Amino acid sequence: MAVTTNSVHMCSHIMVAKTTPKTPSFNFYENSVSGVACNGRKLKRNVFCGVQAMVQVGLEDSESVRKLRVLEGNLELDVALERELREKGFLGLRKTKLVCTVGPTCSSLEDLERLALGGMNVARLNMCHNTREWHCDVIRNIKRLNEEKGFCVSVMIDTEGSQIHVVDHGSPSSVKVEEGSVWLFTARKFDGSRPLTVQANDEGFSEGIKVGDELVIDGGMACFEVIEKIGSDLHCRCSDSGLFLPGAKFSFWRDGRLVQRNHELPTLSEKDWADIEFGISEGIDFVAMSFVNDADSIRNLKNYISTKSSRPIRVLAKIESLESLQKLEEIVEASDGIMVARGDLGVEIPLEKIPTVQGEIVYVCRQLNKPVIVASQLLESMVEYPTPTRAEVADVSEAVRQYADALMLSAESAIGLYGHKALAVLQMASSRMESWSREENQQSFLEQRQLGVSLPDRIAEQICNSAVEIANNLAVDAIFVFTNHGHMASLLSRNRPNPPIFAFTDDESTRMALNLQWGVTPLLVDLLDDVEANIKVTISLVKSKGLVKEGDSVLVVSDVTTTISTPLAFQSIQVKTID
Ligand SMILES: Nc1ncnc2c1ncn2[C@@H]1O[C@H](COP(=O)(O)OP(=O)(O)OP(=O)(O)O)[C@@H](O)[C@H]1O
Ligand SMILES: CC(=O)C(=O)O
Ligand SMILES: [K+]
Ligand SMILES: [Mg+2]
Repeated sequence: MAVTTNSVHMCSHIMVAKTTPKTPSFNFYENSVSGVACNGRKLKRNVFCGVQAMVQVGLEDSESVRKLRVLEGNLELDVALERELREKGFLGLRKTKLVCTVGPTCSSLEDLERLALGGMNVARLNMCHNTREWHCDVIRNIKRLNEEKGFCVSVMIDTEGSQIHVVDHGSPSSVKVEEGSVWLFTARKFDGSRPLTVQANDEGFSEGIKVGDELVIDGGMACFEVIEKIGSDLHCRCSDSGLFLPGAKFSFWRDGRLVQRNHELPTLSEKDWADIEFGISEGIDFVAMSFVNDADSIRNLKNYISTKSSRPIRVLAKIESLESLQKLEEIVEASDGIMVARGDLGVEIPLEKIPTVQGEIVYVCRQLNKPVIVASQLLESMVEYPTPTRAEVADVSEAVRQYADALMLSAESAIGLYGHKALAVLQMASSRMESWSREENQQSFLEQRQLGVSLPDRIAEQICNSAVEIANNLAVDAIFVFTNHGHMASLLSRNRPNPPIFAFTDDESTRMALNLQWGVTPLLVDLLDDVEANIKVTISLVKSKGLVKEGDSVLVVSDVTTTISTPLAFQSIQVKTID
């Protein structure tokens, strides 16, 4: 262990050096602790204190010095965010990300721009609906807004997937089901609507189903008892009256448990593969995979994408079946993120379990460092009305309090008339809950739930955990992170720090992927191999935009690895006061 002091900067360093098997030279783990007492208070102006943890593999050469060049003012910052930053300041920046499903009522360039200005971070296209041409136009409109108007909105396609549901015959939007009425459920095709008859989309829909089983529509819209089975046809008596909506989903229950069936439907149908192909060619950022039941399907898709697309596309697993819940950890581990698809999940698990299951999924995602979206019916009443119910606002706030990375609008934005208002409600409710949580954390600082050291890259994980603790204690204005693939940025986000995280990357797909991570503002810049130069350049760029001013302090974390000729991996933390 070596201890050095640096009188100019008034900071002390603790260094741990060890040799690596790769090279005869040193591996440094350097830690320095500030001598400045500023716990919980703002840093004093002109004080520089540094904590560095650095891993050095190999020898330094002049390459990084040669590459050091002056950058022009090419900082790409989302215009909506820039506006929010000017209005609310660093601490007021919303941390929870917002996903909007794009549908007929918000697909024009003007509507999309309005959503982007309203804080949409990711646009979701549900491939269940509409034509590929329609989706193509939407994607191109979003790319146009990004390129021409300076937004940073990522694109997600959501696969149709295969699930047993009622075939929609274009009949009225809902059909009433009276208690005691007897209905035929069949896979046989018929034209138009027939009274008391329901067509299922798959022949295997009644496989393994017995007389006496309960048939539940859409998680409780109506309930039936199976009274007769002839071939694959089921005769069912309505035991709890209700409604059939178009495309209703059904589930079978026996002795209070879901009857799980290994029907032959693949997770990705031929149409899904074609949609993914289309998405790759249009340069999408995320694929959300519907009805994932195991980690293999995620790994297959990721492998496929890596052979087909030169640009990484993140694969999100939608948790919407009992089976996916039973294999939650392996699915989370295999995926690049998760969507809690509460709509379909509510068909397979009792509704009263949804809040706790949601909490568990969010928790597991955070432990395993994967972004998580809470989706479906957040503000359902706003499909029709310009104001949400109080209960909906409470639901949104609970998801924010659980520290989900993102919230999602479905029909509210896709077919509702008040999509932009619904987005504003998410924006306001999440900002409010975030600041409340921050105050709550401040008061119970020491009791804060600690994240375990559990990830494979323990050095980076430790550095980020410490960095966030320092950032919160020093009440710095912002955290800057230099990152090639977003790893350190996501590890910082995982700690849900008080200050916003500005992630500087030179990789466009990393930038778009980070759009889904709590508290991260991703920025595209040319990164240099020289950490000090990156700090200097980005601070001056951000300063030139008037976003930081003299006396502000930023904590800087870096995981930028230098070129192969100089295999130098720096993972460092520094705190800088703007002068
Ligand atoms: N591109 C679109 N074109 C037409 N209608 C759409 C489109 N996208 C969504 N909708 C409408 O909005 C409603 C809600 O959309 P969403 O895609 O979230 O459905 P969902 O049933 O929650 O998702 P999933 O099918 O993945 O389970 C849909 O029922 C559909 O009526
Ligand atoms: C979003 C989605 O797929 C669901 O809630 O079912
Ligand atoms: K879908
Ligand atoms: Mg679904």
